[in-house]
Amino acid sequence: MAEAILTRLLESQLYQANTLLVSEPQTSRREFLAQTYGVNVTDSNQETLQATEALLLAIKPQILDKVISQLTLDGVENYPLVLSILAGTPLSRLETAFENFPVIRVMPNTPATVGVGMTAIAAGTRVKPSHLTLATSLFEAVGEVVEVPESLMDGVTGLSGSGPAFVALMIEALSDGGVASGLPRAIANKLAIQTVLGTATLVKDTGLHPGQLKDQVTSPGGTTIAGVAKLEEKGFRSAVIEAVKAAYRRSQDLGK
Ligand SMILES: NC(=O)C1=CN([C@@H]2O[C@H](COP(=O)(O)OP(=O)(O)OC[C@H]3O[C@@H](n4cnc5c(N)ncnc54)[C@H](OP(=O)(O)O)[C@@H]3O)[C@@H](O)[C@H]2O)C=CC1
Ligand SMILES: O=C(O)[C@@H]1CCC=N1
Repeated sequence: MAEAILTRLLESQLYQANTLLVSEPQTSRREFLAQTYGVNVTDSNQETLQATEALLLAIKPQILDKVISQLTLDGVENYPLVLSILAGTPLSRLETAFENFPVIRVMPNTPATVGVGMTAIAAGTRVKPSHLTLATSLFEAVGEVVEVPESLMDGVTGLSGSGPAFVALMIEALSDGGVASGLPRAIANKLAIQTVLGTATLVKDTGLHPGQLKDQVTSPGGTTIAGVAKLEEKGFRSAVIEAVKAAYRRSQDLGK
């Protein structure tokens, strides 16, 4: 996820590569990042505390305690904005760990890689308007940004954070259905991708309720209603709702 954000920040020219420092434990990955993007690299998380503007925390939530225990906050003079993309991890825990640092909890998603991400941000108690402006401009470089109260962040994680995986399954299943109906795989993939992309664009650009769009596609006694009836029989909508709720609950659990 951090690499996706990094590539877009560079492409959008929001930051020059030589002004960025990436902390990465693996030598081969460090070399790759330095050679590919021209960024500065280090194997010391401690060095990142010297950031002048912002510090993006993009480790797994499960190793947060270990990483924090290895940091020494004594002697830090400048307090850059900490942007945490860790699923589930509450602001209170981050603010305790990063004493005196302003902290914003962020939930981006992988479409950020191609500039069409959806990011939600929730401000901590030490955050000033200038920090929010910075976080917004940073994540607007990778897509759209919405500010929410922290209480909504686990729900955001279940929907837009994890959602790309659910939509990818939908695309794969659509393609499989096409292949089962006799289409060559390459054509089925192309049709499935463009149908999902086109439908999302149509809903977004027209402001149509998704149900209204569904009604427009379903001719009486036609093909679409036959498919919709099968989706209902198989519990499609219920399965998607339960998937988002399961991801939401998992995000809550990660925060405990
Ligand atoms: N994937 C997604 O769609 C999203 C992920 N997130 C959040 O982003 C975070 C990262 O997830 P994701 O990118 O999927 O996972 P990755 O495993 O790809 O990224 C974790 C990164 O942390 C590095 N790392 C491991 N140990 C340390 C350490 N001790 N110090 C510094 N860096 C370390 C890893 O390096 P190495 O590879 O060398 O081990 C790797 O680059 C998670 O908190 C997740 O909740 C948020 C939104 C969406
Ligand atoms: O699966 C995860 O835990 C991360 C958070 C949101 C998307 N991926």
